[in-house]
Amino acid sequence: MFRLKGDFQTLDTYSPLLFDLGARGLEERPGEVWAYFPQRIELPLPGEWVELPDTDWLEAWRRDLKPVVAGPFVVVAPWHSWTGQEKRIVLEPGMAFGTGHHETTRMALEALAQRVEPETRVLDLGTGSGILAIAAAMLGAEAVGVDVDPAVIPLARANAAANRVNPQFLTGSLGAAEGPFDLVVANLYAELHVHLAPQYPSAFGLCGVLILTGILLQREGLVREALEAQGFGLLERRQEGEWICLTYAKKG
Ligand SMILES: C[S@@+](CC[C@H](N)C(=O)[O-])C[C@H]1O[C@@H](n2cnc3c(N)ncnc32)[C@H](O)[C@@H]1O
Repeated sequence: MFRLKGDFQTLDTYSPLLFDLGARGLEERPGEVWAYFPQRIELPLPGEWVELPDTDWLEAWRRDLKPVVAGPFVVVAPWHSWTGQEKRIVLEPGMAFGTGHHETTRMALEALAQRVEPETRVLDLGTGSGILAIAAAMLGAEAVGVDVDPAVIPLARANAAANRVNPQFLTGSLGAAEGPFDLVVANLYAELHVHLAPQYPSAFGLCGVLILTGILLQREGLVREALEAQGFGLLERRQEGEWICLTYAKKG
């Protein structure tokens, strides 16, 4: 386990990186956050490694993991039971980013549910666990998930199969999937959205919807400026804690 000083709020910027580097879960303790890793790795972060007996934390983590409701969906682990009306997305947690426990994933699920209709062509850019492509497919979309990390693609495919939907998953970035798309959803980070802004219009035909998240409140201005410069009009803004999700329309 890797122990960092701070709390979930002060360490929020690190959480995507910790998951990207293989963390299986984060837990807040008084004055610190514990990041559980299956083994020690080089971490570019201030903190220290503490050895824990395997079974203790794995058992505690599984026990404490709660289903997450986001819009019409509930994200559950295979061992959870759920009797609500929500559409169940079953994911084996901890294998890739995208368990629904992060604010950005939840906001993206809510935004997707408002915009996806049967046969909408959806691109999930930075698919991770595949959660957003899976959710879009459950709403009837023709979904494609892409990710620059080839290791997540088989995990996303396995998650989709467990949910009996069949989005296409490809290694790569914006250019990897053949468009045009009606909707693009991307849970990345502010600077990457700014970098990709000139390329976003090419994913669409005449018009479309772009849902961007992974944006910290203090960097929101950068993203809005870059997207407005490309002719996107803001339709909706969501905020959960320090995290922002922006829904744009590409004007025809
Ligand atoms: C924060 S995770 C999002 C996972 C999931 N879509 C969610 O919303 O929970 C970001 C993912 O984007 C991928 N990624 C990073 N840069 C990318 C890029 N330029 N193009 C495509 N994928 C990228 C990472 O490998 C990672 O799996």
